Amino acid sequence: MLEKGLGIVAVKPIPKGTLILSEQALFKLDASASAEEIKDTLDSLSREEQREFLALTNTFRGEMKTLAGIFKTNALPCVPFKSRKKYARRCGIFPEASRFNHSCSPNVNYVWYDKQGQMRLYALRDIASGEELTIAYGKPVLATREERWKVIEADFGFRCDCLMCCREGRALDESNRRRNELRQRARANSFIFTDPAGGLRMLRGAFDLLDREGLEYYTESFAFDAYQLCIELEMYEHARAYLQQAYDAAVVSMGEESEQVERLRAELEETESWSD
Ligand SMILES: C[S@@+](CC[C@H](N)C(=O)[O-])C[C@H]1O[C@@H](n2cnc3c(N)ncnc32)[C@H](O)[C@@H]1O
Repeated sequence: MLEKGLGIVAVKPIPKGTLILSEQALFKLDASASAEEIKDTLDSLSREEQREFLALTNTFRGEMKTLAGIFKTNALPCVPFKSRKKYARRCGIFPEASRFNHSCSPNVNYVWYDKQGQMRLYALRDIASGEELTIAYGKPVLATREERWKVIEADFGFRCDCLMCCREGRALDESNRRRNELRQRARANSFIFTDPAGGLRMLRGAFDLLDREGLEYYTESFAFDAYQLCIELEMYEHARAYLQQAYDAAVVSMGEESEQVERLRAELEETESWSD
């Protein structure tokens, strides 16, 4: 892990859905905060908190002032799920969560709990002892390795060296093909009014592709799309099953108390009144 600097490694097996970390931000600012704004904020913190911030890594050394470089390297979005307008660019610095490295097949998801003022991290799948714990900066990009490298370099200033990006030859070609397919299938819901049956067909094989690419992060949204397409097709029994799948995936990736799980739970309760 030397090239990536420090990182977090599991010291025991972690079952899928485990809450790994729950942490308050040292501070939160808009993603475009200037070095001066960061300095003013740091001045209002305790010595210990300042030390924690200054101990974090800086990928933009030489390109930016130190404080701005540390902020840009480590800031995580503190935006409630699906309410992206309010505080759309608000970011936080976290002594521990900011130490997680990026992967294009992350085994951990981070979710901002607004009411509690906490960043919570959940295991997306069973994780073995000794495995590195990784998140996706932004969200995993459904694209080939070359395309991902461009996006990650532009947005985060480094060349991704995750296990998925280290694939070569046939393994890389197959991964690129699966991700291209997933990118297309992620558009299935746009066919809801023109060709819902076609949209649903696109999603049927998608869950296997997600598993094979280590992209459990998307299970909830793909299953929710399938649910909506089934409703359009008046396939209510299937709709309910896909909604249950979306709910189960959201519990794993975002936790029981998350706003998204509450939304899906309310929707599931509503399906109970459907007459078959
Ligand atoms: C938020 S920090 C993560 C913790 C950091 N490794 C440390 O030592 O504190 C982000 C930085 O870690 C490195 N990094 C994270 N994920 C990486 C990856 N998949 N490939 C290469 N470098 C990575 C990059 O330098 C990136 O700017």
